[in-house]
Amino acid sequence: MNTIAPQADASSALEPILDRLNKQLAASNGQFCLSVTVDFAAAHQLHGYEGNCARLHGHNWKIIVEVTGQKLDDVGMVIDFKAMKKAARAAAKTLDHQFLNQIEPFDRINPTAEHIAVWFFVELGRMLNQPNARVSAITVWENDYSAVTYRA
Ligand SMILES: Nc1nc2c(c(=O)[nH]1)N=C([C@H](O)[C@H](O)COP(=O)(O)OP(=O)(O)OP(=O)(O)O)CN2
Ligand SMILES: [Zn+2]
Repeated sequence: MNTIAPQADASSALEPILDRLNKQLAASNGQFCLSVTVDFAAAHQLHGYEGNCARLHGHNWKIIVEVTGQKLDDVGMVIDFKAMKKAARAAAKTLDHQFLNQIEPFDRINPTAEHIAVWFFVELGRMLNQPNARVSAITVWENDYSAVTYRA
């Protein structure tokens, strides 16, 4: 269950407000969904695809990472945005300015937006998942108009 803890230096006048908020949180059974965005530039080509995407071309991919949790820590966070950004940037760096078809596992599976989403989901799950916070969705924007979301 969520609880909002008072800061150590909080005035006692806050207590009834915190009490009311905590009752609302407990009743709602809601979840916090945090997101951070990273990007990378790379080249790819799609094998077996009939169309211009079969030819070598590039994108500026934008990756939105969502982490979901119910419980807050003593500071009032599910997980620090900084930790999410650090992990997402490290994963994106692996792909940045690469020819994706030469990078594992995209040397064996087409580097589609769908496969890239699953790749980030697995990589970031390894880095970020903890009992109270789990990577819940990855959205991959291939350009301003086309995106895919992989949701657990
Ligand atoms: N479901 C998917 N469809 C397509 C993917 C994909 O990863 N998943 N990828 C491509 C190509 O990578 C292509 O480069 C992007 O296609 P598109 O979004 O259509 O971009 P265009 O610039 O070619 O858009 P037009 O509006 O057709 O000019 C294709 N499909
Ligand atoms: Zn493409």
